[in-house]
This record gives sequence, C-alpha cells and structure tokens, in this order.
Amino acid sequence: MNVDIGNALSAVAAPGISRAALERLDEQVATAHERIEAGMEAGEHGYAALNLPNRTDTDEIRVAVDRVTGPDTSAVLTVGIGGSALGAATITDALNDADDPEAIYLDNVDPDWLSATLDRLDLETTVLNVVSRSGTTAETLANFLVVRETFEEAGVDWTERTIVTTGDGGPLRELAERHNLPSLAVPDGVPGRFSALSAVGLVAAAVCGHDLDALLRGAAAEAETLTGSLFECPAYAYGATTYALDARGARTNAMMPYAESLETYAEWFAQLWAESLGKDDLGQTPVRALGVTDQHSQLQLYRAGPRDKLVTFVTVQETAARPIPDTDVDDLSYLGDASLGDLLDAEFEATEASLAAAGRPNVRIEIDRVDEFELGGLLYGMEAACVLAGELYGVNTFEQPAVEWAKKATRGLLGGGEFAEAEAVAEKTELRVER
Ligand SMILES: O=P(O)(O)OC[C@H]1O[C@H](O)[C@H](O)[C@@H](O)[C@@H]1O
Repeated sequence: MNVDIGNALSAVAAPGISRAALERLDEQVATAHERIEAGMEAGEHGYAALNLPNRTDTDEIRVAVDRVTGPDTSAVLTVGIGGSALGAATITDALNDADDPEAIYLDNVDPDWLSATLDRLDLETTVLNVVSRSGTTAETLANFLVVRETFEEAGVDWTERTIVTTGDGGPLRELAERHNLPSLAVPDGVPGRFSALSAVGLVAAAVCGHDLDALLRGAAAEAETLTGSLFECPAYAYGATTYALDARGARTNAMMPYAESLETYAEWFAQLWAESLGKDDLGQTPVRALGVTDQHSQLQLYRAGPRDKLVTFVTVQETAARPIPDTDVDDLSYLGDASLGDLLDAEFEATEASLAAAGRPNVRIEIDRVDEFELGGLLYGMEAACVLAGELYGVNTFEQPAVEWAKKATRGLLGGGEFAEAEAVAEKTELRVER
C-alpha cells in the first residue's frame, strides 16, 4: 500500500501537523520501531502477530479445510465474534464473487436474524467454521450450540462438516477432540484482532477457494517496508500521522474505503483501532464510512462540522471495466464518455479535494486492486500502523480489559457465577419518559 499524508499537513489542514513536527516525531518512530522489532524477534505477546506472514502454515489450513469441503460446498458459516470473525469476513467480503461458496458470519446473538439465516441455508452443503481464541466466549458458544442442534434436527451430521479454530485448551478444544473434528490452533501471542493472517482469518477464505499464499506474500511484502522512519514506511506514516492528528484534536478517524468490497474492512479496522488504542483515557474513535455512499450522508459533517476528525480514504487503482451507456438526454451526455470506475475516481478526488479546500485533514491509502496480495498488504499495514500508534501513545496495545466488565456482568446475569459487575446492573439510575 502507499500512503499520502499531504492533506494532514498544517499547511493544508487544521488540525494538521507541520513538517518540522513530523521530523521530530520521526525520532520517536525510530525508537518505537526498535521496540517493535525486538518484540517481533522475541515473539512477544502481540508483537508476534507481525510475524504471521512468515509463520502461518497454509498447507495445514488447506488439509484441515479439505476434510470438510467438497465440490458441492455452497456456504461457509463462521461462528465467531470480534477478532474471531472480522478478519475472515474482511477477506471473504473483499474477494468473494458469485461463483464462490457464500461466506456468512454469525457474530450476533439476535435470535430473529440467526433463525432467518439458518432457515435459508442448505445445511447438507454448508461448512461450519467455529472460531474462538479463548474457546469460552458466550455468544460464540451459544450460537454454536444452536447451530449444532439445527443441523441435528435437519438430520445432517454436523461432525462431518465442522472445523474448529481455537486455543490450546478450553471447552471448544475439548469438543473438537471429543468429536475428532479437524482443528487448527490460534497461534501463540496473537490477539484476536491481529489474527486475520492466521487460521482464524484464513479458514473461510480457504473454503471459498482464495489464494492464501498470495495473501501472506502481500503481507510479507508490507513487512519488508518496516523501517525506523515514517518517511520510508507507509504503515508507520499512517500510524504516526493518526497519532499526531489525534493529539492535535482529530479525535475521530473516519475510515472511508472507496470500494463496496472493502466495507467490512472498515469494520475490522474499527475493532483494531478501538480495542488496541482505547485505554488510559487515550485513543482515537474509529468510525465507519463508505465511498461514494457516505458522500451523500456523512460528508456534510466531515467538511463543515467540528474540526475533530481525520478522514482516511482507501482507494483502489484498478477496478472492473463498466462503461456508462450513452444517452440522448443532453444533461447526462457527459456520463456516456465515462465508466463507473471513472465516476468513482472522480468522486473520490473531488471529495478529497473538498475536504482539503475546507482545511479538513485527510489521508489517502492506495492499493492497486482488490486481490489477495494487495489485501494481505493492507491488513498487515494497518496492524503495523496500529502497533506503532500504540507505542507512541504508550498504551498496552494488545489487551482489552475494559471489554471484560460487561462480559462478567452478562455472565452473572445469566447465573454463570457470582460477579459484582452483575449487581451494578440492578443499580442503574433511571429517569424514564414513557409514552
Ligand atoms: O476469540 P474469542 O476468544 O472468542 O474472542 C472474541 C472477541 O471477544 C472479546 O470480547 C474481545 O474483546 C475481542 O478482542 C475478541 O476478539
């Protein structure tokens, strides 16, 4: 990926960062890079994720996936949540076309939606992909039990079509062993939101027939760019700029890919940014947007609202050829000389320029096309950017203790143990206005 931070400079935007401040920040980037490199070399928790391009065994994934797939596979139903769903969903949503098995993600426990999803599937030809690093996440385990029962009620042997990815121990590992299910390991030292380039993110892609090695090659190429200077490393340029802009008031980061197929990528990015950097009263709020769609809904705010945002565009250089047909309506004739891709590009450039003209900071991330190689590079690049930003903020990038509170409260409410957090739920302050 390439990154252009020109529109985040203070010569263009407010908030913005001056060239001189960037040069000073680069000294911190050099120190942070040394820390990151040392962490990678030692395989330390979290930093180990940046080694995945050279560590993930794609043969092992394919062998396991071959045990549950066949020529008639019509769908892969992934049961997982957060880091155990969003990386895989980003990959299959970006790469799947109409001929591939459908990739569906049960990452919510809304019973209406779950029932409707299961009702429309042909379970005989559906692969069930259960993913949980801890093997204990209530939503994932509950959904799995419901799906398993649905298979049984339909007379379909779920054990023949279920693949599990989980940690070394825990209930899910036990279950996989008891039923002799093909299973893969979540690699040591890799937090869920950094696991897209491991079995966690790659099983569904393998079922859909995507080139796992190309994904890893793209990531490895991005890894090669990690150096001690933000001026030489696109990922660090992005991580350092977002950090600097946040410190100068851009408290929100709107991730806005100009590709429908990358809409889920913005969701993945939101988890990466929020869970990794949101601690100690620090962190930049990620929001999800989509070009061109959100030009017609959110852009007004981004250009004329509070000066507390950075907009990150992701643009794709090569898109499918789709000419716009000629028309004899005079006012529309200009469209006939263009393609939908030309229109998309023009809309992106116009939006980028409109923000810059209003002095609103924005950053452009470019990828050549939406394919395995480029996507691997984008995912890796954003992870490295996030790790660098975490070093600059001085937070523990790889933990998410704040998420645990509500997990304990939920468990307590359901009678899964004694948790003080559950008692706090009953103490809610009310000021109700009823109809
Ligand atoms: O993979 P699991 O252990 O099931 O965890 C799934 C998700 O749940 C948690 O609540 C964490 O906040 C996420 O970081 C994690 O990715």
